[in-house]
Amino acid sequence: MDTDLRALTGDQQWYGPHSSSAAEWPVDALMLAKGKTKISVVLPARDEESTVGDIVSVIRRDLVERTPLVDEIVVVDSKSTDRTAERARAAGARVVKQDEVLPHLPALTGKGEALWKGLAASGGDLVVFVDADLRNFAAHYVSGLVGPLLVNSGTHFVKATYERPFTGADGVVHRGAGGRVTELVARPLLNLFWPELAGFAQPLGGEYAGRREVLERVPFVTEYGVEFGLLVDLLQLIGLDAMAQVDLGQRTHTHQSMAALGRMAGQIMLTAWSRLERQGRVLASEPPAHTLLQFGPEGADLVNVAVAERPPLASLVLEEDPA
Ligand SMILES: O=c1ccn([C@@H]2O[C@H](COP(=O)(O)OP(=O)(O)O)[C@@H](O)[C@H]2O)c(=O)[nH]1
Ligand SMILES: O=C(O)[C@@H](COP(=O)(O)O)O[C@H]1O[C@H](CO)[C@@H](O)[C@H](O)[C@H]1O
Repeated sequence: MDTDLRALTGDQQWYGPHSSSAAEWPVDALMLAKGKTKISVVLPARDEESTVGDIVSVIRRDLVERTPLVDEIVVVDSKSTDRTAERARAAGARVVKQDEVLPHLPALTGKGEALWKGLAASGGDLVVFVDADLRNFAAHYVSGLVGPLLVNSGTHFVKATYERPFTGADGVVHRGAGGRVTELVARPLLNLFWPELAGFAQPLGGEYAGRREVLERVPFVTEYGVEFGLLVDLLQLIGLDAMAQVDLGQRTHTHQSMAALGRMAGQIMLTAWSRLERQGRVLASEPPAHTLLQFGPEGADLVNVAVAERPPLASLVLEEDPA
């Protein structure tokens, strides 16, 4: 089942996560391995009315009704201003509002907050995270990610890889040109400072799955630092051998502007810096700034790229129900 990267790169001294493809994890076989394991799919969604319904419908049709691999579909409504919640609910998801999960805690923001709240609001032994802006989602995204977790007891976290085209405003598709922050920021940072993670071909991809007992033992960086932070923290907690990647084919999604990706890059750099400090690998004479001066057609704009962090869910002493 597993293909080590070393086999793919000849005699080059290389190692990486156990790698396979979605086709190696057929749903019918997974049903035999599922047993009593409960599986939750969590979708963080901010203003995704145009895509969230189709994604939820495919999961429900193929992986709940046709073959009951998935036990719950949770959409985290991340302060949407459109009909995301309505569309998700109509398609069969349980919708939770980000700030209504663990409401006694001060609300934080961004994708990482949405994911942490989704983990808290869901109940599956395995949790699959899927972005809600995907335009080519198919059921094998979920079955491919849970396959290694259901079959290999030593695998605790599975990251998707895929070919990521970029679709320009003119509708022209540029193969392999997606993942701009991945290529310009995340991949260099990982190769420089965490080369054990260099084998993850799409470190920032939004589709991944893990065992709840593991996901509840790592912090979640807020905003767009969450994927980078999870990889680095999981490497430290469980080691590379417990991490895998599965090729899902191709991934197309809604692209953000370069200005938005600049802010994302700042958040990821601050996440990397925090981990270098936490791991005792840098000593800062002064902390990095959290602001970014961006220049656009309308002039200069000073933006905040600070990230915060939710603690491991398992560290919360949840208030007893008053009842
Ligand atoms: O504050 C946020 C920001 C993003 N998202 C969701 O996280 C996923 C990935 O975000 P986005 O598409 O903005 O990132 P990109 O894929 O462009 O890097 C999408 O489902 C978003 O709706 C969210 O739930 N809350
Ligand atoms: O990989 C990337 O560079 C960014 C942007 O992708 P595109 O250049 O718009 O294809 O997309 C990802 O990054 C975010 C931060 O980790 C994730 O939250 C998104 O799910 C992922 O799409």
